[in-house]
Amino acid sequence: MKRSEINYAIRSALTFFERNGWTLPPHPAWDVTDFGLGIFHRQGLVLVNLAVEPEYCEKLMYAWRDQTTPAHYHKLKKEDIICRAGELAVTLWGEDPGAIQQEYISVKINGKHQPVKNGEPVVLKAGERITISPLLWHAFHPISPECIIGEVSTANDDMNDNFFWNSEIGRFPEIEEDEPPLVKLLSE
Ligand SMILES: O=C[C@@H](O)[C@@H](O)[C@H](O)CO
Repeated sequence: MKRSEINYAIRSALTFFERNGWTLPPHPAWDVTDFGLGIFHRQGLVLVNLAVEPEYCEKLMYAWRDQTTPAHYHKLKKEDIICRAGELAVTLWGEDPGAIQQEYISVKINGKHQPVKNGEPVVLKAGERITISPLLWHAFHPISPECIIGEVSTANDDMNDNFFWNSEIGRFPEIEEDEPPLVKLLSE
């Protein structure tokens, strides 16, 4: 992806974070990705790693309407995905998204187990959260113009613990330098 797209996404995230009262720590750890697909507005995500410890991790994320984080699962990480501002559609699959077998799966939403239609989006409003256990396939995209998404999890390992359904995906972007960087990303 182009450096100008990364800079624009970071500026947009900063403005929306500020408008919603989210103050970033000094020297934020930015992670902006198009998942290696080169269609950032369709498939992409802006992340800030707020806390990264061997036992736990907290992230703050930002995306535009319909900008999707594609279907993936983690073998080790358990995470809560939290809608912090805007509205977020989260789709869950109990098994390979290309070979759905069961109609409903049981998922914890706002701390309570609920039946959820396998492969169909659940809409989270600001303040709501969904708990994603290891091996549960998930994808998400905002349905509001902009969205702040929180993540609180067990240990995070983006190099080795993201398994995407689309085998063409790479977790970190290739960057084309078409303007000076606003910040250094954590993948650099
Ligand atoms: O579901 C999203 C999260 O697990 C992110 O933290 C991850 O980096 C996406 O690849």
